[in-house]
Amino acid sequence: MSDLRLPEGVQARFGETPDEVALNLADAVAEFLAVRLKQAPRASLVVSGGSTPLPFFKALSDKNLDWSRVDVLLADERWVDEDDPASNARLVRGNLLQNHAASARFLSLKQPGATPAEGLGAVKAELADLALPLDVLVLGMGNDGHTASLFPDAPELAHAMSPECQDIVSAATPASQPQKRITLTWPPLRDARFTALHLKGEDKLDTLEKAISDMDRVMEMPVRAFLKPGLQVFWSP
Ligand SMILES: O=C1O[C@H](COP(=O)(O)O)[C@@H](O)[C@H](O)[C@H]1O
Repeated sequence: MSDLRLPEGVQARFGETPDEVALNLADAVAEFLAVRLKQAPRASLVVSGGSTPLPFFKALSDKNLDWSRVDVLLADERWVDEDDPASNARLVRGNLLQNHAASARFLSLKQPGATPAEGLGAVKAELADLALPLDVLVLGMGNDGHTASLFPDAPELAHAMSPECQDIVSAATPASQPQKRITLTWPPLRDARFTALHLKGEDKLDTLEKAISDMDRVMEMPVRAFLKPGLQVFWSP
């Protein structure tokens, strides 16, 4: 592991194995959700797709919470049907919305429409009664510095990353990606009450180090925007 210096106020929750870190993250998320469920009628949980979150999803699904009052959604989604192996919703349904968590309400970012731009209105309608600020946000990161589907090469990035963006979701059509995508935008992601960045592998640590080395160039590595006080970074080899 490199001698990584995180920005001030960013907390390292590093562990020896992916399972250990997944359990620690599940504990932290469940604890936060339990507090919010005492304070509010509903709580929200935003998760990410990809390969990293699988053991976290399984651990969290076993937590004994009043899941019937939890709204679960993705930070981003590929614009594919749920029977497509690339669907993040499929991953969440099969691994997180199980056991105790089976009674959570899932709000899908994939709605009818040939493209995310076409389906945007339907996605906004799906999220219309979601309470803001979001409670828990668990992000991942790609080695190009994207998080959610805030890709450096997405033509929609300036809109989605604008602090004044009025839309909760944006289409994302980066040339680097095989599928068109939909993503939550910067304002709702920025304002989440609890944010974790969940990473696995030395390559992700190298990417994080690169991001930290030049924090001003946010549009080149959008994950930089999230490296702010309060963030907890969960990492394992
Ligand atoms: O494309 C995506 O990748 C990242 C990271 O994925 P991983 O396989 O390296 O864990 C993920 O955070 C993002 O939500 C997803 O759409």
